Amino acid sequence: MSLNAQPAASLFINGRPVEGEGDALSVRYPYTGEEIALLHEASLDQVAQACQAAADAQPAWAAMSPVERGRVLTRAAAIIRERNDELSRLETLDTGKPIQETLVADWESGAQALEFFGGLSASITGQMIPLGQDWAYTRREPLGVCAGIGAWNYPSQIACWKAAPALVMGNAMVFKPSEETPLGALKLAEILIEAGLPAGVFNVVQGRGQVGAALTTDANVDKVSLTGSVPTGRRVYAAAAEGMRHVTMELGGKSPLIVFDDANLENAVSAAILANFYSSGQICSNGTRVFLQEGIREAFLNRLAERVRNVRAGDPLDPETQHGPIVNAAQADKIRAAIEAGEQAGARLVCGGPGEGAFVPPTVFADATDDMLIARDEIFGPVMTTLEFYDEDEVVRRANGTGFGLAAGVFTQDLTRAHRVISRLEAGTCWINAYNLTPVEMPFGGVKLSGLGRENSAAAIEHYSQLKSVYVGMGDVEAPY
Ligand SMILES: NC(=O)c1ccc[n+]([C@@H]2O[C@H](COP(=O)([O-])OP(=O)(O)OC[C@H]3O[C@@H](n4cnc5c(N)ncnc54)[C@H](O)[C@@H]3O)[C@@H](O)[C@H]2O)c1
Repeated sequence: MSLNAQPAASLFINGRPVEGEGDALSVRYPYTGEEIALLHEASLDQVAQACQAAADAQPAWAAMSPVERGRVLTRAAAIIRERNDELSRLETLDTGKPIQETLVADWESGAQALEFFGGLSASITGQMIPLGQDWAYTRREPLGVCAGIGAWNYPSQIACWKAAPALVMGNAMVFKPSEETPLGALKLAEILIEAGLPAGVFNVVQGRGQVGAALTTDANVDKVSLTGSVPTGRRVYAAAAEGMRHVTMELGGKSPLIVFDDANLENAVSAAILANFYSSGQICSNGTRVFLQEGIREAFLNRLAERVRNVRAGDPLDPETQHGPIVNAAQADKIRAAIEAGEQAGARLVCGGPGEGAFVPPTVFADATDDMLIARDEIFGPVMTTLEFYDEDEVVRRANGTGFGLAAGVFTQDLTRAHRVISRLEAGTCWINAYNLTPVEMPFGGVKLSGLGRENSAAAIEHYSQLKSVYVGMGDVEAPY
């Protein structure tokens, strides 16, 4: 079967495909390393053109009624669902993630965001504030042009999660996917046009960090929403600050998953698997520090090792495959270096290891301590670090002992303990007796170094709009002289 995934052109500006005038960008299928498309980055002029197209198109889009804007998004969601098979295959080629994942978790999650915000559109209102004779009201207005910058692990989902709330509020967007996974965003641009979005409202530019940097500081850009690592987040936030631009930062994590002695063992093991090995571990909210209370520790590790042994790794396009390759060789090397550091520091390898080529198997460490690299750094691969604990105060303190604050999970049958512990954890997105579920209805995002702003749910609306207050005088104006 041909793996050719060459798009009509590398960029999408003002409603049509445009070839990039910058450096070449080779797109490879992570499983075989084969080139599936050859794109070109946007030149800096083309970044400016895309932002200008967005600025020109935005006022008319914002002037449409909310229900009309919502309808475009809802139609786009329906088109995505009709083409889910074809889009999911492309997502698998772009990312290397197993087709059994991309069929249910990537474009489908994007469609849900478009559906959710499309439906919400017409019910977003301001406030009326009585002031006696006078009164005031508020209007929720668009920011203008929003820049979206994506990571490579969920490229199409990220594009939809950013585009849906931005567009529904009457903003225009210029989106730059990760240079590793540039294909899905181009499909989204085509689908939005087909669904009735006016030309110029959603544009795609391609490129590496310097294209992202040019986008962040373009004079037409009013907001930057980044999904990426903490170091990139620091740079983008600082660059955006110069123009007082709004930001949403969805950054990395090293999240704790705490399993108390009374937890349901099988469910806790299932959650730890979902929290570490789905998408070959390339998920920002992963619970990679699994704190096991001493009484459940041994049983948990035995059962986990037993279940992980059954994983089916292989060709991501095979529907039976559960574990795919790492996105590229550099990332696989980085993960292997972390595994080696874990072994050298004296942690016990329960299962897995460095693997070969593009594959790193699900890997579990035990007997780790908080100061080890495997317990401190985001590895962004299938590496779970388990740590033993004794009591609640201790585990809360240790779980919070990190600069990150994206997510956290607690497994216990004790209702009051579950809520008490969650309330003390420094994390933006938490789960009790579950992990890594991110429904569109629930706000998603981090605290501390993991970022600011929220995606999904009505909360995202606040991050893609600004409030105008209007005081209405109903009587005579009294001046002192
Ligand atoms: N919190 C979340 O929602 C979430 C989701 C997915 C991934 N992530 C995080 O993303 C990281 C992995 O993704 P990655 O390796 O693609 O991240 P990255 O930080 O290397 O790159 C992210 C994006 O930023 C761009 N970029 C790089 N330098 C830039 C600059 N100076 N100005 C503007 N843009 C720039 C890149 O081209 C890419 O599109 C992990 O840390 C992961 O935790 C977070």
